[in-house]
Amino acid sequence: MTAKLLQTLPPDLDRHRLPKHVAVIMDGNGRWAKQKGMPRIAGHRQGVDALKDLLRCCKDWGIAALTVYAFSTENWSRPAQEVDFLMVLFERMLRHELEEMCREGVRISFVGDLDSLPKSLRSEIERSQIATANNQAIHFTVAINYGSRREILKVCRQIAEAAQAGEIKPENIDENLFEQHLYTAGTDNPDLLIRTSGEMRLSNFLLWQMAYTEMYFTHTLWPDFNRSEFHLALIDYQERDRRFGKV
Ligand SMILES: CC(C)=CCC/C(C)=C/CC/C(C)=C/COP(=O)(O)OP(=O)(O)O
Ligand SMILES: C=C(C)CCOP(=O)(O)OP(=O)(O)O
Ligand SMILES: [Mg+2]
Repeated sequence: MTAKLLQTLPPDLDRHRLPKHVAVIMDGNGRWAKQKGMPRIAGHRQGVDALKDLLRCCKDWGIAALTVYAFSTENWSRPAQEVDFLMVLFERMLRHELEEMCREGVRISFVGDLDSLPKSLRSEIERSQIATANNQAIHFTVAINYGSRREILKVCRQIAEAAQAGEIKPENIDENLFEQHLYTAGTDNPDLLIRTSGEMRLSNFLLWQMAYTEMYFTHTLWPDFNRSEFHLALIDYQERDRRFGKV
């Protein structure tokens, strides 16, 4: 009964004022593990369960898109053992969850510099993107080896090359053209960003895309983030007045 109730949108939320696209910085896995006297990687493992539950919840509650930050361009500076574990964890999650994502109508996409990821992970990424390309229930985007500055530089380089080749004129470079070159081309910008673990920064995540995103910060560590926490974030979001510079 309780499980059934949790599947439906809580009555204090207005379904017409839900964010269409939620972005999440899943932070605090290492601290969660440390608090429990476990190695950091145990926090990442537990973080997968929190993510699976949030994805299901977004789908149940009618949120069209979820984007999560799984690995930044700066995260390569962590100990090799942790980096290697994360790469294997991503690959394993994709392999294990693909069938269910297909069944649930999840379309999965990846953003980031994917070329420099391990080959076996790249092939799981490709396989899951192709297998879910026509799914409609929710668009789930995972940022791996993602850095917003790198993304913006890539756009500049591509546009400069096109200008040099005479394909576009500098005066025709506008926001629309710029967005077409981002990893996130074709996806609406996030309405709500959630960052767990008490840190209040963007850490190089979706800098262009989040110009007008509402931000919600919680001290909860990512592995402890659940539907009740998400519910609180949505209540907070629904109280915001999004003015976009107007009065
Ligand atoms: C396939 C897929 C998307 C799997 C998801 C697995 C997952 C939750 C990855 C997040 C990894 C990460 C660097 C989290 C940040 O916590 P932290 O390590 O920075 O923790 P800390 O700030 O406490 O040190
Ligand atoms: C959640 C991910 C994948 C990256 C941001 O968290 P970090 O833990 O790497 O960010 P900083 O605290 O170093 O800014
Ligand atoms: Mg962290």
